[in-house]
Amino acid sequence: MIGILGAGAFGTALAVALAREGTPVTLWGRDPEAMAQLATTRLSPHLPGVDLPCGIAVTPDLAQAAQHRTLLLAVPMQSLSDLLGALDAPLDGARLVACCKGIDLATGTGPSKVITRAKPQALPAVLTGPSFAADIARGLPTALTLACGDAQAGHDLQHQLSTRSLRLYRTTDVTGAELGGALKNVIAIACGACIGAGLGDSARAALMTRGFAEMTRLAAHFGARPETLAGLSGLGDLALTCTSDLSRNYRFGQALGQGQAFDPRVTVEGAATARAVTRLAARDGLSMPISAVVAALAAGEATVSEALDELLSRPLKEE
Ligand SMILES: NC(=O)c1ccc[n+]([C@@H]2O[C@H](COP(=O)([O-])OP(=O)(O)OC[C@H]3O[C@@H](n4cnc5c(N)ncnc54)[C@H](O)[C@@H]3O)[C@@H](O)[C@H]2O)c1
Ligand SMILES: O=P(O)(O)OC[C@H](O)CO
Repeated sequence: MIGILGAGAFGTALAVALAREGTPVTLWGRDPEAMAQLATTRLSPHLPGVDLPCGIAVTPDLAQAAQHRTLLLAVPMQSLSDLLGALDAPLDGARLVACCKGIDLATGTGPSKVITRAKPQALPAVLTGPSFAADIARGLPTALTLACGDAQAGHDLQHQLSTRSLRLYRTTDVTGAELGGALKNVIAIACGACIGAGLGDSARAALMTRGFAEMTRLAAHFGARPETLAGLSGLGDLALTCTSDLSRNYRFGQALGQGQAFDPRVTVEGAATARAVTRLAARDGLSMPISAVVAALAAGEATVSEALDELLSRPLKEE
């Protein structure tokens, strides 16, 4: 059995995919009223038109959901630390699979280090890669990366969490997998702003390519393997998120480019991650110009026109 902590779009979609193939799941959400409604209607507001299979037990009781040995943590990155803090049990030996994409602003680290700090006796892993919750819930084919520093546990998790339509590839490069997933959101905001402001597809291709160079540079600095960045969790997710209107990061960027407001309740991981990246880059002397302008744009400290000037006025250099 698997416990999924976080009943938003992604946690619910993963629960649907696993339960549909016969894996029993306990799905926890923090809002008792919403969980009661979900248990009754078997319909989630996050996944219109998708019925929850009967193999999903819905609960607002965190301790009950956390009894399982494998727990998927499907809350936004900046909430991960709070969620772990709310878990009373030490979770010795439990496999804690972070499903969030980002860098924790408070510590400047990715989800696996946040997990290790909060629950040192648990085994951290990361599930990431190109996937929209709506696609997973509909059973459309999806390929993801399962990263775990312990090769045997990673192998076990890969088999436990794969389904016929959800195909997991495994790696032991946790740093590479989580940085790929975190940084692609930042570049997606830049691409959304580019398209929103009418700067064109050529400019977007340039942002994706130079963005990928930034992603690879930062990841290599932290010891990631280049091939991880070139895989599903990096290039794969970058391609999806920078080109699809289904992406919230991309749509947030589009709104910035069009000078329109964006619903602050929508999860947009790239905004906080851009700030975290900019701090890390300043601390370690790394050049991350696209991330820097995205951080300024998202914070309302620069206009798209100023961001464009900033990028285009940089000295000419070798590729
Ligand atoms: N939606 C997708 O298509 C998708 C795909 C892949 C990865 N992800 C990643 O999954 C993570 C979650 O995204 P989502 O789409 O499910 O977001 P969401 O906004 O749909 O849901 C987030 C859920 O987390 C809950 N939550 C927030 N703070 C919490 C806290 N402190 N304690 C407990 N619960 C808390 C919210 O109540 C909500 O139910 C993100 O990091 C996102 O990048 C999402
Ligand atoms: O909607 P987004 O921008 O959070 O993207 C969702 C997934 O991360 C895409 O892989």
